[in-house]
Amino acid sequence: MAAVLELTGVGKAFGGVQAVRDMTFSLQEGELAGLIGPNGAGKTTIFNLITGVYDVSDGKVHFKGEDITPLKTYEVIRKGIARTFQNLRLFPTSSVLDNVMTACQQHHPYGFFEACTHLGRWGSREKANRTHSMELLERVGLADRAEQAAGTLPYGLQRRLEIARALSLQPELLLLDEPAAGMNPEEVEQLNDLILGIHRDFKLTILVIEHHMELVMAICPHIVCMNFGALIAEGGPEDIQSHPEVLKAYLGEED
Ligand SMILES: Nc1ncnc2c1ncn2[C@@H]1O[C@H](COP(=O)(O)OP(=O)(O)OP(=O)(O)O)[C@@H](O)[C@H]1O
Repeated sequence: MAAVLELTGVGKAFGGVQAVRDMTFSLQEGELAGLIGPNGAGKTTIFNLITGVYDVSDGKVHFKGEDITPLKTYEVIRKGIARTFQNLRLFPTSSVLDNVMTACQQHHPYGFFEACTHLGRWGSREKANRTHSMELLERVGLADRAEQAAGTLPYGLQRRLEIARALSLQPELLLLDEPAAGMNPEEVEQLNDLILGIHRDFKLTILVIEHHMELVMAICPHIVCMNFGALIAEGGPEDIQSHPEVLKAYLGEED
């Protein structure tokens, strides 16, 4: 199997704060992996480094064998990497459908003239975008909410909408940043099923940051654990749950 994502010695300093240091790990094609660690461990920074939101201070990021370290965010998206955000980034007053269609349009743009005049590629692309967006809403269980303003959806459904938006970019690698944040146990269980279903149906590689350990342990055969910016353990759920460094990171120093 080929490595889809490969981080080699990746580091990031913000002034005097070394947020990430010497992170090396890789994901094979089709993996569903978890990235865990206590608050402030550097998990979201890893996503921001992969997606070009932050410049990498040290090391390299490769995607499907290509060095994407210097790429800007829009270039990384075009390569086939999409993400969701810990703090939702929806357009709250736009409809659920428009939120997905806007992301689709960014990926398959038509010119300004075509958009103003509704000529050229506009009509066919708009129709295809609408159909594709509705299919994605169906897939995440939001088709019946398509016309509702995104900001009026319950929190758990807004997180599902973010996933639909990321999928509309037709990624090969999907990065999910705390998709279960703010969800109740029943919603977390439904999210488990959704992530597993998406992983299977879209043949994606997925890396998920999550504080809900039961979610990560239930769905991720490969888990990367970090603390204070560095990798402290990597392996399957059983290895991670019993790893002394992981226990120390989560439970503190007491014996
Ligand atoms: N833009 C920034 N400027 C300065 N420091 C930053 C910046 N982004 C992150 N940091 C610092 O980097 C460290 C890692 O933060 P990060 O958000 O990546 O952690 P995290 O593991 O995602 O935490 P959480 O689980 O609480 O979301 C923290 O000390 C944070 O304060």
